[in-house]
Amino acid sequence: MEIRHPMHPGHGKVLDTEGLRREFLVQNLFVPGSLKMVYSHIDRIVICGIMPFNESLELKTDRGVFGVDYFLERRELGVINVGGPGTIRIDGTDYSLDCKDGLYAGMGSREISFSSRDSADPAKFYCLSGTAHKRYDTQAVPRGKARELHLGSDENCNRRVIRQLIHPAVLPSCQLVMGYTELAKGNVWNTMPAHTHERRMEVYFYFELDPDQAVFHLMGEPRETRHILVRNEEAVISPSWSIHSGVGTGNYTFIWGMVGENQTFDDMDGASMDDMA
Ligand SMILES: O=C[C@H](O)[C@@H](O)CC(=O)C(=O)O
Ligand SMILES: [Zn+2]
Repeated sequence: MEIRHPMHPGHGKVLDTEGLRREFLVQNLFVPGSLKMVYSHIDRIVICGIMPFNESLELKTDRGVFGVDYFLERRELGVINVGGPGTIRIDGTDYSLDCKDGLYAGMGSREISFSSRDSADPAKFYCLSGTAHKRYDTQAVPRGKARELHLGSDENCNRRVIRQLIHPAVLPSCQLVMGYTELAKGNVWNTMPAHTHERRMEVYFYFELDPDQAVFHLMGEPRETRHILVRNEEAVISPSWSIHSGVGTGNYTFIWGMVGENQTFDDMDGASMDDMA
């Protein structure tokens, strides 16, 4: 498991390309037959990429790091499948997830394993986990159950649909709010006008991006913007002081997920063009 540390915004200003990528970019999440885990000390979020191949993969804890007997002893988990059809077995119950279906697993779930239905088209489970204080019911969140928001316009190249899968309007969770944003064909901008939210951190995971294309993900304090060039199936960690926005050289989809003080999706601190530099 890889561990990432928080950063003061003053330090963020002086990093070069390599430094920004080392601290904030998460690559190689999906390796056939592997479970990859990145533990960020920003709000203790865990980012996980699970790509089962011929055998199922179990989500285990690392006792030396987390100090508990099983991974969800004091945590909750959100999953969105970005690959072929797959199954998640939680304490003996199977949940089937097609591409872009989700699942919420509550605190106290003990045995969690992931498998692909067909190794010729393996599942890719993208997961976020935050700390939890209470058990809420484990449930599948098929794509159709998500709450939809329509934002942007073709004129501004940012017409997109936000699908909230783990959100208080859909199901209860302790901290985690998670879903994905699909850009309409020919649209390339996400989350512009940009925002921060002092009270929550956020992680973006880009997918459905052609391998020949890239997203210039924008980060930094609103008056100190930087970019990270992101390829398909890579994630960027966003501290609460950082904007998180991007423009692609082609169409893409991205999973966003937040943890922090509250679950009020709309209470962003907007950064207008006049606020940015
Ligand atoms: O705080 C909310 C998050 O940044 C995203 O949900 C925004 C987003 O998906 C978008 O504007 O496309
Ligand atoms: Zn945000």
